[in-house]
Amino acid sequence: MSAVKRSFAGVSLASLVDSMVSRTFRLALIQLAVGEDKAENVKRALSFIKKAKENGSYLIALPECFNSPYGTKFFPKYAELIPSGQTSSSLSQAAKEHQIYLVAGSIPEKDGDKLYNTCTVWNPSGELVTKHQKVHLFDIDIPGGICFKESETLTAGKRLTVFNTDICKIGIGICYDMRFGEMAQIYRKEECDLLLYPGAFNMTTGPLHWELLQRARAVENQVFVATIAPAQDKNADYVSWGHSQVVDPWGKVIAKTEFDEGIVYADIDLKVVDEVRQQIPVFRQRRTDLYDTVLKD
Ligand SMILES: NC(=O)CCC(=O)C(=O)O
Repeated sequence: MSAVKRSFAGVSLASLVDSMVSRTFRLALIQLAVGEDKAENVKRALSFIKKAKENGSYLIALPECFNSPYGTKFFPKYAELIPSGQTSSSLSQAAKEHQIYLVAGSIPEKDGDKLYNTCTVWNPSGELVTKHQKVHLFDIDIPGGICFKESETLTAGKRLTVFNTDICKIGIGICYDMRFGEMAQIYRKEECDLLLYPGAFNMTTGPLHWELLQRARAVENQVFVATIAPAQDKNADYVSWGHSQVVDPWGKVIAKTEFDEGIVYADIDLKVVDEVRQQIPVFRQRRTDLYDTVLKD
């Protein structure tokens, strides 16, 4: 079949549409050094947000548990109400002042008599767009490796979380959520272009699984995937694997760091999403007469 090309005054229709609807933006991932001083953690996050904005970022993301050390004994002490707590009000103000979308990693959230591991999302007006309460709690036991039970103090969320910016649709998961491919498939079905996973893998599972899972979710669902981790602190009870990074829909790592604090930038071009979906059309080739992945109420 021959391609139909139209042009106006020598400019192709495709490039006209491209220039009218911006499909590119800069994403910044803040790999933050998190300690036991909550106010200091938030202050550092705010100063990195300012820097990321100065460097042209449109969407800025923080790591899992950015205002508290990651550990079940810390969650009750650091937990706050959302959006009336102090951390929420600082995030709202930062999003408004810098005119950015802010995916604020996660904080321990107090909601009624329960605690959640919760990601808040803020728009350039400083409004809370949505929040994601981690739906898969990190409960694992690897003898000689790591034993961790988030369920000792946390409750699992009950909803998947998708939101729109002016440019793209984004699905949110927190860390262990990334292991559950069905969740990412639902996000693809909801027409997300980008999945964001604030996360803190560890020194046992991180080296083998962190990048592998991220690239798998990207290739399976033909989306950009970004993970945002706390910087590594070898003296902490829980040692983060770090390695915040961005993967494109081909499965290529387009930006990454290792263990230290800093900002990872990626210039996202959503044309890549359209291209790969057109060239390898697996989504419409699924045999939904044989199997399916469905969202339940
Ligand atoms: N914070 C987490 O959910 C950690 C998940 C993790 O390390 C894993 O291996 O999965």
